Amino acid sequence: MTAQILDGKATAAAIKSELAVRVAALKERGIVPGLGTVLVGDDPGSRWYVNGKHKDCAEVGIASIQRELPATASQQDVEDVVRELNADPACTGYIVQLPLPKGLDPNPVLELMDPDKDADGLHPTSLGRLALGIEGPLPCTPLGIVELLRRHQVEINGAEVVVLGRGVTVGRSIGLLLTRKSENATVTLCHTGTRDLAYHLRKADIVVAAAGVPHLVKPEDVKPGAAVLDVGVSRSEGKIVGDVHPGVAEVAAWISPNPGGVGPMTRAMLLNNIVVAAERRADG
Ligand SMILES: Nc1nc2c(c(=O)[nH]1)N[C@@H](CN(C=O)c1ccc(C(=O)N[C@@H](CCC(=O)O)C(=O)O)cc1)CN2
Repeated sequence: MTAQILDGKATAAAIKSELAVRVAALKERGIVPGLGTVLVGDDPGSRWYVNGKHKDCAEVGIASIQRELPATASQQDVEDVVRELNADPACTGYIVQLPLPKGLDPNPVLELMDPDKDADGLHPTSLGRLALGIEGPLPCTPLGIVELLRRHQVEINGAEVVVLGRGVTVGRSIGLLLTRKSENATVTLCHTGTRDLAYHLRKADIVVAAAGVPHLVKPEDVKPGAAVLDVGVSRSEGKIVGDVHPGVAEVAAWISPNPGGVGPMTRAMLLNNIVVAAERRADG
């Protein structure tokens, strides 16, 4: 039997409709939520993602603040824009699109952000809050994955989850999210130093593949009935190639398409973080 689809596109559309109602309610109280983005350089993928974020904002009624810098921008230039957005009252929250061009260090930039305006949940304070179980903005892709599973009634409680990849936007933080009492999963983080990847994959009820290695997850390594989320983005002849081999759809019970799975959920969760921040501020 072929796996059922974890439809990120449709789920994100439903979430956006829900958020539009909450944005309208905020506006009735005189509050217009605003998302800022900082795009440095001319990577076409990053530009596409940032444009998508502003298109989403327009759809739900969130105001857009766009800041762009050339690939030649210095660390100081980027940090100046961050200071400007920290001080801008129209900006409820903002993101710095990652990765930054070579030669720029993202960590001091993230650290300089006002944690109360961290729309991505990637500020050290936000990640620290997540580790400590204190409320705060959550990283968009991990949150999107949890929401995608929940909305398709895939059991997370007690599940063995195997995550591939230790990048900060997904791999590093998703374990913190999934091992909270409310999610209650057991998480194994695999990476390039993992000796026997197949051993770990074979016992996973849920696989989150975010390694950026085309077709790393093979059908023979997936437990029948597992839920497999493909977060990897590699490109070949202009097309996305995910981390999950297409044959996995014949073994898994659930699979997220790529494109159309986790990506749209990442975008929806960014809007969610902005709306939550605006509501929190409005309620004091
Ligand atoms: N500051 C951040 N930088 C990056 C993040 C992030 O969460 N915060 N995540 C990724 C990029 N990303 C959002 O920024 C992102 C990736 C993919 C998608 C998406 O909708 N993808 C489409 C396919 C698009 C295509 O054809 O290329 C899909 O999956 O359907 C949205 C956002 C790294 N940087």
